[in-house]
Parts: sequence; C-alpha cells; structure tokens
Amino acid sequence: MTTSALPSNALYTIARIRQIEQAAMSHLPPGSLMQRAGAAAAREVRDICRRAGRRVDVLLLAGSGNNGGDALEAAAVLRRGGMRVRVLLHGDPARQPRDAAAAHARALAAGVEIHPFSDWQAQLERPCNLVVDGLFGIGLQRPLTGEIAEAVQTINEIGAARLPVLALDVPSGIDADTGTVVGGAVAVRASHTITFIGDKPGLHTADGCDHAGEVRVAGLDIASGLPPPDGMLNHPGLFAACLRPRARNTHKGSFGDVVLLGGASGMAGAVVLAARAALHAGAGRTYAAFIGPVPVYDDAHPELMCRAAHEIDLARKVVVAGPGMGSGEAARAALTAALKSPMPAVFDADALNLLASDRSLMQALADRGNLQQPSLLTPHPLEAARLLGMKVAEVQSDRLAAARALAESANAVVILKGAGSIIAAPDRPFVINPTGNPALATGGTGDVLAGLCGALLAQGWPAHEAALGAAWMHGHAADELVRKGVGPIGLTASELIPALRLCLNQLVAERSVRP
Ligand SMILES: NC(=O)C1=CN([C@@H]2O[C@H](COP(=O)(O)OP(=O)(O)OC[C@H]3O[C@@H](n4cnc5c(N)ncnc54)[C@H](OP(=O)(O)O)[C@@H]3O)[C@@H](O)[C@H]2O)[C@@H](O)CC1
Ligand SMILES: [K+]
Repeated sequence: MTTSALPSNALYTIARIRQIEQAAMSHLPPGSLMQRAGAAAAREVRDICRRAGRRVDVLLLAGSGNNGGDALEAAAVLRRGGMRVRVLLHGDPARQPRDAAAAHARALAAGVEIHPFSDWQAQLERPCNLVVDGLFGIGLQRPLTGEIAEAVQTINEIGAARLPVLALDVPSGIDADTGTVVGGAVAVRASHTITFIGDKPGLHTADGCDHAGEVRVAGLDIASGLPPPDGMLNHPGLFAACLRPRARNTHKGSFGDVVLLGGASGMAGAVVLAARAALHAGAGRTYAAFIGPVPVYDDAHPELMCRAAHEIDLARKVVVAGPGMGSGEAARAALTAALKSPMPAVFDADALNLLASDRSLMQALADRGNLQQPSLLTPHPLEAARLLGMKVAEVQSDRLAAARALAESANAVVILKGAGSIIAAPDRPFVINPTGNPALATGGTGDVLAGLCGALLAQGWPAHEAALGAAWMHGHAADELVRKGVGPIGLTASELIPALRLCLNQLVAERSVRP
C-alpha cells in the first residue's frame, strides 16, 4: 500500500494535502484514512525494529488531534499483533476529533496501556526500543511549549543516544510547508518519518532536513484523482533528456564556450575554481576573465585561457558573472556587458550584490527574460535577501516563497542555496534538491556550482534543466566524497571538481545503456 500510488518525488503543500484528504474522505467509510495511516505506521515500526535487530517495544506519543489518532491506530494494530506498546496521550480525550476518538477506543479495546501526558518523565525513563512521535502533524499552529517542549527535548537527547524515533507525517514542531521549527522553539529530531498521502516540502528543506531523518511516503491507496504536485524533489529523471552521450563526429566547438567573469584583485581564486569546474563539466572552451591582475596561465590547468575582463569578447559565449568580482566600477562595467549578452548567463556572488544595489541592473536582468535570454541566479540566503530587500531570517523562514519571488522578479531560474536548495522558475513547480551535506559549507563550493551551471548551459542544456542538474550533481558529488571519508570536515572546493566530472559521466553512461 505504501508508495506505489504516487511518483516518489512529488511534493504537496499542506493546503493541497487537505484538499486530497477531503476528496478521499467524501467517498470512503469514516476513519478509513486514519486506519490506513495507522496500519502503515505499524508496518514501519516493525520494519525499523527488525532492521535494528530489536524486538518491538514501543512508546507512542499521541497528540490531541488526528496525528494523535494515527498513533493510537498504530498502537491498536501493534497490540493486536502481540507487540509491547505504551501510549502517552496529550490533551482531553473528550475533545478528540471523531476519527481520533474512534482510534482511541480501538486502542483501549486492544488492551493498549494509555498514560496521561503528565506521566511523560516516568514513561520516558522506562526502556523501550522505539519512540513514535504522533504529537502534531500538519495541524500544528503554534510553537511547542511547556511539558510538550520538555518531553520533546528529552526525546531528542535519548534519540541522539541512538534510540530510533519515528515521526508520523511530520516531526512535531516542524512546519510541513517551510521546514522551519515553528516559532524557533523545539521540534522532534526523528531518525525516520513516515509521511501520509504525499511527501511534504518541509521535510526536505531548512530545519526539516535535520529533523525528518529517512523519509518514506505512505500513499494510503489514494490512487485516483490526485492533483498535479505543487513541487518535486530533484532527481536525475528531471534532467534526463540532457544526459546525452557525445557523438564521435564532434569537436571543441560542439560543446560551447564559457567565460568565467570575476577575479578582482585578491580574489582570483574564485574565478579559477569556477573555470576549473566548467572545464571538468565539459565546456568546449573555457575562459577565465579577470578584473584584477591577469595570470599568464593556470599552472594546474593550462587549458584554461586567461584574459582581462575588459578585453574579453563575450560574443557567442555563455557568461558566468560574479565569482570574486568585487563591487568596483570595473565589476559594474563587466556585469553590464554580461547582462547585454544574448547568450544564456549565470549570475553569482558579487554579481548578485551589484544587482541588488542598482535598480537599472535589476531591470536589465528582468529584460533578459523578456528577450528569451535565459538567466540563472545562484544566491545563498544572504544574497537572496539583498535582492529581495528583506532580512536573511525572512528568506529562511519561507525558502520556497523567497525563491519563487526572486524567480518572478528577476524573470530567471533561481537556485536558492542552503540545506535543501530550492530551484524556482517563473510558471514552474518548485523543486527541492535532496543531495548535499555540510561538507559544502566551505569557501569556493559556490564558485564550483556557478562554473558547473555555465558548462551545462554552454553544452546546450536549457536553464531550468541546467539548474536541476547542477544542484543535484554538486550535492551528489559531495555525498560520494563524504561516503569515502573525504569530509564532511575539511572537504575542499577543488576536490569537488573531479567528483563532479565522475558524477556527470556516470549519469550519462547510465542513461546510455541499451537494453
Ligand atoms: N483527517 C484524517 O482522516 C487524516 C488525518 N491524518 C493525520 O492527521 C494530521 C492532521 O490532523 P489535525 O488536523 O487534527 O492536526 P494535528 O496535526 O493532529 O494537530 C492539531 C491538534 O494539535 C493541537 N495543537 C496544535 N499546535 C499545538 C501546540 N503547539 N501545542 C499544543 N497543541 C497544539 C490542536 O489543538 P488546538 O489548536 O485545537 O488547541 C489540535 O488538537 C495529519 O498530520 C495526519 O497525521 C492522516 O491520518 C490521514 C487521515
Ligand atoms: K508527528
């Protein structure tokens, strides 16, 4: 029953889940969805315990709403199967919604031990093999406080000591749309989340990434009449059409020219990193154009062509403007030239700060979209905040909204970087990138991403696919390096570059295998 009904990377907002839920409930017997959710949760409990080699001995925390109903339903199923289960029930049972009250009755009838929430300390001190968080799901309205917040903090401490914690639908305290901890208070840090009907964006971006653990979707057999998803989780299938093997009858002119424009005095490294990334990601010819002193050549990669920014001819070249560009007059002149290019262009780092400081430059950027000249922006949250005229905390409080607002105002494809990078474009569903890890939180990795975007554009990838492909590969390369012990501490941006090349070639090879 669990995952088959939905494309595995579809994401639904709370509002959409509520619509789907209402439509399904209108033609199902009362309580059916909750019974399916409870049964799926019980299966997940057994699965986690089996994989951990532990017997099923579970403490379930049930809230006062339907999320608590799911927990009570799961408890009833497990108890009927002869497993050891206890429930800590929050709130007044007399005020439970109808389905949750029915689940409560079934749990009592099955012989489940149910304790009032005020017993939480004693119950958490009793050993168990798994904690289930059924406190709050998509109905959470306010920050966790009082005994609930204290209990959640204690669970997080126990969980950190390797007790698995399974969240039902959403880790309690997390906003399922934005991935933020509601009110900045506290939220359950789950090792696993089983989410119902469809996957939710808040499980994959912002704080959601650190709280949801391994996410599985239980579709609850709602197969028909599903609306199109609000967004998607990034996956190579979304840019598969661009993963084409190279024809033999080609030459360097077949794979495009890319210019990396930046490198003010003292910041040459940024442009070199971006250029090396473009080179390793397959651009036919790669130019590094410097606003500051121009190196004769790049010792490690003499195939890069080094030029002065004011002399480079941008005609028929994809431009990546920004790495180490600075904010002086020469940078502004270089950015103005890049904005006039009829070719696809990437704007990163200092180019974004310059755009934020000058309305006429921002207008020139938006005009590019009107002229069908694709632009791709790669801001981190602070750069996005400057471009949107808001504080970085506001951007982070709703990353999806911020990325979409920026894509609309810039008329461009945007990669809003950070945990669960968001790819947004005008009139397209948002995409959240699931790859990547904190190894990328080091100087230069953004330059590498910008160079990778430029190389894909130079090879003819449409801007949206280039953003999807670059974000996915950038994160995946870092994940692979960490898997081999290269990071997360101390991974360098330079080490990411050959790993990206490997990733791109592997993806193309996988796509090219003929049955
Ligand atoms: N309907 C169905 O058939 C299906 C529903 N499903 C499940 O239902 C979940 C949604 O259920 P829901 O709408 O009842 O909301 P839920 O997340 O339980 O929270 C609401 C309760 O919490 C309370 N409350 C909120 N914040 C609080 C706080 N900070 N501190 C304390 N209390 C707080 C709030 O109280 P109030 O605000 O009224 O005082 C209310 O009692 C969904 O995530 C999924 O798991 C699935 O089984 C599919 C079938
Ligand atoms: K929950």
